[in-house]
Amino acid sequence: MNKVAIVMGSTSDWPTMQNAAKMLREMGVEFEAKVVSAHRTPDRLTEFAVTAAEQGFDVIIAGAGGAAHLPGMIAAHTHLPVLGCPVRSSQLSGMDSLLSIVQMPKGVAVGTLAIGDAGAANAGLLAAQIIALHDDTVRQNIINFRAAQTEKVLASADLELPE
Ligand SMILES: Nc1c(C(=O)O)ncn1[C@@H]1O[C@H](COP(=O)(O)O)[C@@H](O)[C@H]1O
Repeated sequence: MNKVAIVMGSTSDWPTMQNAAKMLREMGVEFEAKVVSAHRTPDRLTEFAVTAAEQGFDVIIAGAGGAAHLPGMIAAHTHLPVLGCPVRSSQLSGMDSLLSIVQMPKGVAVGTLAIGDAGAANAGLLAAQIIALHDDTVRQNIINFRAAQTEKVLASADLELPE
């Protein structure tokens, strides 16, 4: 069974990162979620990232806020694809998180998603799309999800201006 790791710098990131977990569950992808911090638990980060492939993970979703070094440091230790989620910060609304994650040096890649809940949900979707390359059930779940989403938009009523 293919599985995805969701790691985040703090439990305070979980309300955002839950959106990735919910999307993976909807797509039928197994996942594990845990707190790993480059700053506060550097040894745990190294151990997790170095052993992630042998633990059976195929994709890593890493979310952090502020000085968000977590996704890049994980990518430095593994060949697995890393999807970075900038969590909205209290001081700079997540611009700091975004810029910390997105501007990786050439040769070490992090796929950066949008700030906040929608970005985290899309990280889950993108991870599922990677898994779907080799998993027919997940592929069909994604196709069904996208078709239902399109149907819902097409079925929405015309917009009226209130009196
Ligand atoms: N950016 C990082 C890292 C890291 O990059 O390793 N570790 C924790 N943090 C971030 O600090 C913020 C505040 O954390 P607290 O709420 O625990 O004070 C969180 O958004 C977390 O991701």
